[in-house]
Amino acid sequence: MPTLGQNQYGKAETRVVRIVRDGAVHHIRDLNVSVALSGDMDEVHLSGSNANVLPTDTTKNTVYAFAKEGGIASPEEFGIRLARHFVTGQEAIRTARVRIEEYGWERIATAGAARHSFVRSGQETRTAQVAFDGERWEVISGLMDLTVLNSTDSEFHGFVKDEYTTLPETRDRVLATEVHARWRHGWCDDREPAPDWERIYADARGDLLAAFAETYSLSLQQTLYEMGARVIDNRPAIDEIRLSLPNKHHFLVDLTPFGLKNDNEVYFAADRPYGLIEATVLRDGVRPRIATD
Ligand SMILES: O=c1[nH]c(=O)c2[nH]c(=O)[nH]c2[nH]1
Repeated sequence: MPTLGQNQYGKAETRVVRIVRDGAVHHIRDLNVSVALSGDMDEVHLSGSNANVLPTDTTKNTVYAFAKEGGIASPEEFGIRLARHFVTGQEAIRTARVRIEEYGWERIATAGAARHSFVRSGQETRTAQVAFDGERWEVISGLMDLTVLNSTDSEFHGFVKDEYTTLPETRDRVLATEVHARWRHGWCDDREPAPDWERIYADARGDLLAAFAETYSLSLQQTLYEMGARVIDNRPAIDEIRLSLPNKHHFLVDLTPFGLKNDNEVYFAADRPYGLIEATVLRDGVRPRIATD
C-alpha cells in the first residue's frame, strides 16, 4: 500500500475586513487569511473517517469570530492567536500554519472631515506567516510588490561575456524592482515577550527603502545584499531575511532613426522576461529557515 506523506488542510483565503469605529473616526484592517492544519489525520485520508477533522468551514468561522472578539492588532498577532487556538483546542491538531496578506487602506485627504473614507494603498501587500507546533513559534513577516526605482547611481559592467552576450556595459542605468521580502523573527518562545509587530514592520520596510535609495549600485545583487544587511544590522529581533528582486529592465530606446539623441531620457520599460535576483541574508551563526522557493 502506498504511504501517505505530509498532509495539511484548512480554509485558504478567508477575506476578513474589520472596521473599528472610534466615534466618527474609523479604522480598517483588511486581511486574506489561509490556515493549514496538520496532525493525526491519517484516517481521513486512508479510510475516510472524519473523526479527527475540524471542518475547514469552522476554520473560516473562527477567523471571523476572532476578528470580532480580539480584534486585529497586527497580522502577526492575529495569526498567533489563531494558531494557538487550533493547536491547543484540538487533540488531533499538532501544528498550525497561518498565512496572512494584509491590504493597506489610506485615508482620503479632503478639505472636509475624512474619517470614514479610504483609498486602497497602491503600494505593497504586507505578509505574515505564523507556524506553531505546540511549543515553538516561527514568525516570518514580509512584504510583496513594493515597487522602487533609482533613476541613476546604478552601473552594470565587467560581467562575463560569451558568444551569446549582446548586453552593452553601462555606467548609468535605471534600476527598478518590485521588492518581495520575508524576514524571520528570533522570537520563538511564548515565555519571552513578543516583538512589537507593527513597529518592526514599519522599521524593516524603512530600512529596505533607505538601503535601496542610498546604495550606489554595481549590480542588483549588491543592492539586494545591502538591503538585507541593513535590516539585519538595524533590527536585532530579526535573524534572517530573504529577498526576491525582479530586475524591472528599462532599456534605452534607439531614437537615431528619428535623428534624435537619447541622452538617458527615454526608456522602454520591459515587462518580461526579467532578471530574478534572490538571496538570503543572515545574522552571524544563524541557520537559514526561510524557504527558498
Ligand atoms: O544587476 C544586474 N545583475 C545581473 O545579474 C544582470 N544580468 C543582466 O543581464 N543585467 C543584470 N543586472
